Amino acid sequence: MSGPETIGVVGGGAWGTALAQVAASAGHAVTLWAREAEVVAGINDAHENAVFLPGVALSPAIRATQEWSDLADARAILVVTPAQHMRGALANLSAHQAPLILCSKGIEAGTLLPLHEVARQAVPGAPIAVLSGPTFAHEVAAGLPTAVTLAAEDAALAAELAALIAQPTFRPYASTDVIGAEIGGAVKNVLAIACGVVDGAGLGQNARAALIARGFAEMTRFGLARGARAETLAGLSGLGDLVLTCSSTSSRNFSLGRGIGQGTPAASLLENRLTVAEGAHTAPVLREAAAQAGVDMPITQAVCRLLEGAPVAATIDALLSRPLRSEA
Ligand SMILES: NC(=O)C1=CN([C@@H]2O[C@H](COP(=O)(O)OP(=O)(O)OC[C@H]3O[C@@H](n4cnc5c(N)ncnc54)[C@H](O)[C@@H]3O)[C@@H](O)[C@H]2O)C=CC1
Ligand SMILES: O=C(CO)COP(=O)(O)O
Repeated sequence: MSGPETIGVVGGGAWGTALAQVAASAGHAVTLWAREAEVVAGINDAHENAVFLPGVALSPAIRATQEWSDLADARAILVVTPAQHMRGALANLSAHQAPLILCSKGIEAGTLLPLHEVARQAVPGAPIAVLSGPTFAHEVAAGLPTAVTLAAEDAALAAELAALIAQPTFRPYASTDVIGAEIGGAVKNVLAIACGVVDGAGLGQNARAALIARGFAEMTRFGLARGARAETLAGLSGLGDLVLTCSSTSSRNFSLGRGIGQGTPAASLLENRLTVAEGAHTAPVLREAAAQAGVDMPITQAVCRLLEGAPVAATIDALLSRPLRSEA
């Protein structure tokens, strides 16, 4: 199972490109579907994705395409579109039966569905897995040590897919908690925006640590209400990714929050973005999903208000002046 196979990748952003590099390093031929013609040309002609992952020399085993039919013989397909575009992309693969490994982080707007349920509806014949964890694309592409959760309901499939893409510096840990792996990755992006705001507004490192801890409590309440396991939320795809994303300007979500905290209106930071800050899309969806599940998520609500243009100081004051409560 870990011998050479053709691996498909859908999405030629930074993360899809870095994962293509991982699969190529594992000895596989890789077919990467990208939306932008210049990304396809750059990968095939210069072995570089100068648009989304500049400066990384890509393996010649990665072939980019804009033809969906080129994914027909893939042994497994890594799906790495922005979350809100996953259903549209998967409509082009509706008859596929090869396993889909979902690597995006978010919750679908409108339906409030986690992405594995979106994929199940869009590609009914394909087994579904989720790959999530603390993974800045540029570090993975540089071959720096990284560990992820790889979850599928079928434990044997999770183990098989983990073996298919594993590298000494890219260690997937198999799990059967699909919803748990997804919720950590979706929620931490919203909390990373909040941590960026704290940093940008100069509120100090005590405040950031408090936000990470209370944010994790928020993630756990929501996750448990949606059927996640506590140990998954405390693992790589939950707490691990939360800590990474809440502590570095390498995070697009943290940087977005930092800009808001420094006083730049969210709307202007989000206008004409080339790269995706998923937390900005997830926040209002998460607020709605939490309300539906009867879960209190005050940090998520505050991030939503900031994204809607509320003043930073007043939003922080409102968060800090809530009635005192017990920690548990
Ligand atoms: N970059 C990273 O370090 C990591 C990203 N992810 C997740 O991977 C997913 C993809 O993110 P990145 O690869 O970083 O993207 P990116 O920010 O590098 O690139 C933007 C991507 O969005 C696509 N896109 C833009 N408009 C679109 C449209 N209208 N329809 C379909 N696609 C469109 C572009 O083709 C491109 O692939 C996100 O859910 C992100 O949270 C997960 C782990 C790490
Ligand atoms: O998901 C990520 C790291 O695990 C990437 O974080 P950002 O999308 O905030 O850059």
